[in-house]
Amino acid sequence: MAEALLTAESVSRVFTTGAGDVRALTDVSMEVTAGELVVVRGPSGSGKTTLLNLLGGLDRPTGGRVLLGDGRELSSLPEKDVLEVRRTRIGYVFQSFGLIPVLSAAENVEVPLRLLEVDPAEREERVAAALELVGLADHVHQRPYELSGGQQQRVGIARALVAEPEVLLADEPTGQLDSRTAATIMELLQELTRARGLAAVVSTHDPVLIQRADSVLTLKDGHPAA
Ligand SMILES: Nc1ncnc2c1ncn2[C@@H]1O[C@H](COP(=O)(O)OP(=O)(O)OP(=O)(O)O)[C@@H](O)[C@H]1O
Repeated sequence: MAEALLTAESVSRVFTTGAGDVRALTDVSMEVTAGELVVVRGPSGSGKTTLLNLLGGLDRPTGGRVLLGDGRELSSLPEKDVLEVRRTRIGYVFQSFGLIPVLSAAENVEVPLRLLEVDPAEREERVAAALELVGLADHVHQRPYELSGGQQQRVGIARALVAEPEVLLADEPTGQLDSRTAATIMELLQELTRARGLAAVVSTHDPVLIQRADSVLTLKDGHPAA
């Protein structure tokens, strides 16, 4: 059987607030292997973002654990190691694209490589390849406001993949797109997952997009549901 690149074992997340405890996620288990696209679905407030944040090392569970492909427990690594994992092994795609408005498409995609201190010649090559991969070779110099929503999300995907992560996490990546553009972005995510052997976890509300999934995790009130 294929090895999981990311595993959640019975993870729970309770937020403590002034108004009392919020059980955002309770006992959720899942895994994702290379080349597999897992869709997490569920209504608003069901815990999708909370789960993706735990899988991506952006937050820590209050119960259970998150394991990396090499067996390390992401959820209990020291913060500096989590940062290293986030920069090198995981690519993130956001609903609102998360692009820096004053930078061109190419400069946005370059940001993760600058953080990794990749030398300029190699950065240029890898940025061009990543933009080509998402079909934006002709738009490298445009700023986000000069691009359509679908093109902006393609830049977001190129940025997520430029450091060649093994895991791709996308939280409602099509949430701000019309249905036709959403379908093409989801198709692109599926193609890239297969072609590059990524372990991908994508959250969505949209039942149409679920057709692209290799497996589906449904959440309801923070619990796994049928
Ligand atoms: N930092 C926080 N503090 C307190 N409660 C939180 C926090 N983050 C999330 N929650 C609560 O946890 C529950 C799950 O939220 P989450 O954002 O994971 O849902 P979601 O399925 O991603 O929703 P949406 O589809 O609207 O983005 C909600 O009840 C939310 O209000």
